[in-house]
Amino acid sequence: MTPTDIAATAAEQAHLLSAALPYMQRYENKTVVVKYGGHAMGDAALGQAFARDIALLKQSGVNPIVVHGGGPQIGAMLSKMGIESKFEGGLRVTDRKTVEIVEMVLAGSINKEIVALINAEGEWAIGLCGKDGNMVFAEKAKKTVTDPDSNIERVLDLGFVGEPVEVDRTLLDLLARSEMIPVLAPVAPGRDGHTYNINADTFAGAIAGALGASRLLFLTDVPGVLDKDKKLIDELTVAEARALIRNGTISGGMIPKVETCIEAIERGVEGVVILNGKTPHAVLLELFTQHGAGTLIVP
Ligand SMILES: Nc1ncnc2c1ncn2[C@@H]1O[C@H](COP(=O)(O)OP(=O)(O)O)[C@@H](O)[C@H]1O
Ligand SMILES: CC(=O)N[C@@H](CCC(=O)OP(=O)(O)O)C(=O)O
Repeated sequence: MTPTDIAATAAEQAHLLSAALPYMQRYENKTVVVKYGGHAMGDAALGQAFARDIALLKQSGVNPIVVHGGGPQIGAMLSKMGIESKFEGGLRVTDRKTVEIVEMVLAGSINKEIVALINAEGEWAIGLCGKDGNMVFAEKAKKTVTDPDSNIERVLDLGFVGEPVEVDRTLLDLLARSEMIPVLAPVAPGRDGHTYNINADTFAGAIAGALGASRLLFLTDVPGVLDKDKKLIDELTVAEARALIRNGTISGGMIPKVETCIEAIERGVEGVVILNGKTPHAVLLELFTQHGAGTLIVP
């Protein structure tokens, strides 16, 4: 690079920084929960871009908390072991053997992979699940689904699928005051002694709600909530979102995601966004530029 090139690059960087500064100040000392979905975990370059964003948030004085999923990765491990994946209402039917594999994949390999990626960016990530520091306790999920054609409601028995019922923020508060970035796997114990598999969206919502987060971002593999014609919906009210679930426009894994958005807003989280994690640096683009992406859910 010639001195002129270096000067031009520096000028460009300074310009970018000054544009981002007001946004950075907005989130200083604020908690931002980022849910990193299994489908958003793409190739190595995308993973590195995600880790860089999280590191940059911490360096900018934000308190980032990562909650990750890993549905496709659990599915791959189950199929290696000859176990078929079965979902009801977007949630994995989880028997005793499955919950063992879920814990192994989520709190084991995926959690440590994300921790290593963030650490490689010069930060201090720490991988935890609901069991660590008594952070989250779960109860067996009590889910019902309504058939859109007949309107008949049915109770689901999903086995060891849990819903977070208690969140103790002691450990997360301690980490917020430290150099550490928490990376959380959605597995938690029950007071009944069982281990529960919790949908990562639900887990992220419970954490964001308990901490009164400023932002809750869901990184997935679609641009946001899509309408019947597969067009992106920029903004969705809680009532509109409920109607889209009822009429079947929102289905599968998007159901727990949108339900979590609704609950998080009702618990006082200021902004909830569903966006495409396959866009490199989606987190920074959403938080530090005026080009908000994805679907913003509003009250
Ligand atoms: N209305 C909708 N808009 C967008 N995606 C939808 C919609 N209904 C169902 N989906 C499905 O939800 C998926 C996202 O949920 P999920 O697979 O659980 O993602 P993640 O692993 O990121 O949590 C999308 O890939 C899409 O197939
Ligand atoms: C109960 C339930 O469905 N748990 C999920 C947990 C992982 C998850 O939610 O991962 P994604 O965010 O990648 O979908 C599962 O077993 O797949």
